[in-house]
Amino acid sequence: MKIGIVGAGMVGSAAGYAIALKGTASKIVFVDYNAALAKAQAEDIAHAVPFASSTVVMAGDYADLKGAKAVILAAGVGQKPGESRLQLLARNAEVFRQIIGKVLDAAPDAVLLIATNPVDIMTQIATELSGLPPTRVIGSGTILDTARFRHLIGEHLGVSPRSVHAYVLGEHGDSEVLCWSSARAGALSVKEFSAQMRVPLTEGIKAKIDDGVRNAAYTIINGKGATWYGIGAGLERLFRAVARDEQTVLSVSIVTPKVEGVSNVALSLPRIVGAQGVVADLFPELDDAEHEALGASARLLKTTLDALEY
Ligand SMILES: NC(=O)C1=CN([C@@H]2O[C@H](COP(=O)(O)OP(=O)(O)OC[C@H]3O[C@@H](n4cnc5c(N)ncnc54)[C@H](O)[C@@H]3O)[C@@H](O)[C@H]2O)C=CC1
Ligand SMILES: CC(=O)C(=O)O
Repeated sequence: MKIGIVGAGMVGSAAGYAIALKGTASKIVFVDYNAALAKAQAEDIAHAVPFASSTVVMAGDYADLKGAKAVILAAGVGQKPGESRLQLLARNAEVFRQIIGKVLDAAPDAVLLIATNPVDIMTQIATELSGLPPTRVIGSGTILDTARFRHLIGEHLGVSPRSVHAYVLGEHGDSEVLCWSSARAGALSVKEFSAQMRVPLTEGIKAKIDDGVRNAAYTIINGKGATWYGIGAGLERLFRAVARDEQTVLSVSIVTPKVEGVSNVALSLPRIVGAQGVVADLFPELDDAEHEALGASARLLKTTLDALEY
């Protein structure tokens, strides 16, 4: 199964590397307006393939996306130290105006997987520009924040992050909502797990984990200029759910008819993902503060999009 990746920078190449190592696609095609970069990334990743899989990795033009099952959109600018994701909006909206039509001309049946920030609003813009059903235009949303949340809970409780079932919802950004009320480790609530394992989970520790998740991107960008491994693996996970028609629950962003009283807004909820894209939305049980925070996140995203002329 073929995948296209438009934007062969750090995020696009990390996604391609993860897909090639796991052999999730039979072919990866990188497209970038910096054609030399796309070619170099394809060649470098192709040299990893003999150690891991049989994926064919190449660089090409938009026409080479023909037949792709999915196309990852990772083109555009990223945050500089101190910059928020929302501050990228006008520049990256212009990039999507340039590329969405070309992607669809070549691969009209592809599921679009959006990574470019601010990812929720870029997902909404991609949905509008493409005219595709919202279920086929999926933002990586809080897939990465959910992984960060599970990592930090698992690290604190001394359990594998894969045994932690917890979600971050809303914006992939400063207003995101960490859902503590439904967080579980194994089959236990994290509160019960911490009591049985005698590992305190105080409000102070929860606040520290919240800070670690919410501000991870800022910390990493200060240290190395950008983030790419986490989202690269997240995009592979999302593509795998599509490629294998898995019906897997992932926290991803699509334009959603109604969330906490806000209409037609793209943000993350747990959603079932399969070959055609998002199959169903799941509205988790939230406590009052989480409902309020999700509503505030939805309103922020909607207001920001409404203020953009594109
Ligand atoms: N969704 C998520 O969780 C995450 C999203 N990101 C976002 O992903 C995006 C990409 O980040 P990086 O890969 O670090 O940036 P980068 O600068 O390394 O790569 C971006 C690539 O896009 C290409 N590009 C720009 N305009 C283009 C156009 N009109 N047509 C074709 N190619 C074009 C550039 O040539 C460049 O190679 C940023 O918006 C960043 O904020 C980054 C990390 C996590
Ligand atoms: C940059 C970004 O969106 C992240 O690492 O969360």
